[in-house]
Amino acid sequence: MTFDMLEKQETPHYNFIKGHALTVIKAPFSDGQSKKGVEKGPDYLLKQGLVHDLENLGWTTEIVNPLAEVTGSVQNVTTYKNIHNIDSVACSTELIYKTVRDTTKDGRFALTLGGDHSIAIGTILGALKTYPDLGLLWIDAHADINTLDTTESGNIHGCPVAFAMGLNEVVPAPFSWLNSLRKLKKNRIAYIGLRDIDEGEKQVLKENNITSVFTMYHIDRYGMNNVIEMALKALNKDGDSPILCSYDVDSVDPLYVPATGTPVRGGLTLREGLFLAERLAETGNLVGLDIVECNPDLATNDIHVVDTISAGCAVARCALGETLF
Ligand SMILES: NC(=[NH2+])NCCC[C@H](N)C(=O)O
Ligand SMILES: [Mn+2]
Ligand SMILES: [Mn+2]
Repeated sequence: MTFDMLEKQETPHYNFIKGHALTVIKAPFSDGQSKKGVEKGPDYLLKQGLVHDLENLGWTTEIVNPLAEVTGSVQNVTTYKNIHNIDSVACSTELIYKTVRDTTKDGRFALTLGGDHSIAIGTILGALKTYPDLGLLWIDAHADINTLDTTESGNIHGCPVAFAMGLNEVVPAPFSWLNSLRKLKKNRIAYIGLRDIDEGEKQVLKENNITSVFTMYHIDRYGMNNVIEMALKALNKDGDSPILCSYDVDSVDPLYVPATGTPVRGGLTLREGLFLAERLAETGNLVGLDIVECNPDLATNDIHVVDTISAGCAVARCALGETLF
């Protein structure tokens, strides 16, 4: 290999974004699962200097917190089977939906910092409202496609994809805000990094003919680079539709990202996780990114906190145009 065989890494350009502007949407929310601390994610990521780093990459930034008024004030009274916190998840995801919708409608990049992964109900439907042909890239150890009838844990952070696709047979009243909205089509999602899929989820994936599911097996079999290309192709035959990436940090191996609520060993290396983000930036089609499930309270020591938070920040920087060279 000679030097002229290396492709030049261009500074990424964002085709759908006006004026290199982004909104950091804080989503300090933890009711989609049972472990406290994940609501601290946004402040930890910001304390690490994320905004400063993004401004150095040329972004004009603003920070909003759509949950500021409601955090802790919503009473959970609605019941459906084993599902936890229906009212507070419904209320917060509606607020996040509106913020992501308005941010993307303005031509700004939506960088949403969770919180647990239930917040993606809002980010997906918000981005989809602005971009009807949106493709969703779901980076995770988990498929998060349980319906309210298949979930064993009752935690809505395991259900956001089913909500966004309209797969729930019964939609509890607090979620009625999403009834009139366009849902994500079954062929507009690609998964990368999965290694812990519930039996019920396997059924849901099969029944709905969702086939762009790249597990750790596929990454080992074909290599990360090929898997990313296959996933992008699946979402984007002509390479010109907008992409939302919902990035659960538990996709990366707990060796690198230990402070997360549902760690699963045998995951992406940190470099694979960052390479994916770099490649997404290179497509020019990214319109939004969620970074979710950083939970500093689950670290057993300070190094675990730093490892986890700096991995989350690095994913965001790579997706937003940081190149090595
Ligand atoms: N966003 C996540 N970390 N999700 C983990 C989900 C785990 C399990 N499949 C459940 O539904 O409870
Ligand atoms: Mn996960
Ligand atoms: Mn997840």
